[in-house]
Amino acid sequence: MENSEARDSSQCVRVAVNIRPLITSELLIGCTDCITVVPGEPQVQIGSHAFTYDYVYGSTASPSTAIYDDCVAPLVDALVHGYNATVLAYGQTGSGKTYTMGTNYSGEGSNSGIIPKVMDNIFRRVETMKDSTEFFIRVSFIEIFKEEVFDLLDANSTNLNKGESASVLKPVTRVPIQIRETVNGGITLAGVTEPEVRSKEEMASFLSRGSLSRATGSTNMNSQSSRSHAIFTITMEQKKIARCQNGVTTDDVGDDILCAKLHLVDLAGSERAKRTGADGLRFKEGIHINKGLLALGNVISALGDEKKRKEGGHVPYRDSKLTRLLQA
Ligand SMILES: Nc1ncnc2c1ncn2[C@@H]1O[C@H](COP(=O)(O)OP(=O)(O)OP(=O)(O)O)[C@@H](O)[C@H]1O
Repeated sequence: MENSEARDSSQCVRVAVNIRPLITSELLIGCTDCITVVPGEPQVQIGSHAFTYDYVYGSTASPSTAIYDDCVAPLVDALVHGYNATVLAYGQTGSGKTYTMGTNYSGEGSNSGIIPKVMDNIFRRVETMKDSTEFFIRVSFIEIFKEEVFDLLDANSTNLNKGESASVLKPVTRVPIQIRETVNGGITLAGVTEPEVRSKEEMASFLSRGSLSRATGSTNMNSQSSRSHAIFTITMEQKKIARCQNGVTTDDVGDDILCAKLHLVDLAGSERAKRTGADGLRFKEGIHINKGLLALGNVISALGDEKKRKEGGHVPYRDSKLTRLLQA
């Protein structure tokens, strides 16, 4: 979801589908692919229904490795030019959202997943521009769990025991943070940890630290299911540096600061409660997850409707914490 009006409006929302391969546990119980790709088209077929997207990856379509180059690299480019953008991974539990986003990054040289590639790209750009531009880059990593916002980089938050019930193990010391509106209508999170990062390694250390604190639990369809929406936000501020020759400033660069945000969102699974065997606490988590996803769907529909957008139609950002946060 690109928030910039300056870019081509037809590019405002783009949807890509990634079909993951069957994993060992599925092959062992005899699962087979139920989705086919229409050759040469960004179209998939499920039974008698055909669905067309902007891009289709995996299975017999383009390789998944192309997702970053086609869909995300242009947004990193936009970030450097001062445009806000959001990448959302949406799908049912076990469909590969966390894997594709690289949200569970553990360091150790792993470069797979969208977020590690974004980090790599950003710092390569910074390196090439550093003589003419001063950069100030910050990150935050939060999760929305049962309509409450938690700071995954808060040093006081205790790590959860992966694979167990997030609801039971959610540390009582975790205090939700509040969404505030600034005087100029922007959205901020009161007291969120937002460290400055100067290298890819530093940014990666915050990603892996935050991912350890994320609420996960087990469903019938994924033994380690993310039960929250996780948002890793990169804020980039930049200012041109005046060049000097023989003690004389040759450029009039002014005081302008360019500021933009890239939100990288790994959504909680969009599954139906019946299929995941969810009951009790897990079922209640599912209700909150689906409410947030419904609000997100409504916002995307409003943004994707060119006519409404041009007429300044209402975008229902306020219907959930997820959509309120992505408004900024
Ligand atoms: N492209 C892929 N290639 C190989 N394995 C994959 C791929 N995508 C996902 N997987 C595997 O599928 C399983 C489920 O993936 P993942 O945890 O990313 O799903 P998810 O959509 O984030 O689920 P949830 O919503 O429950 O958190 C994992 O074991 C993961 O390693």
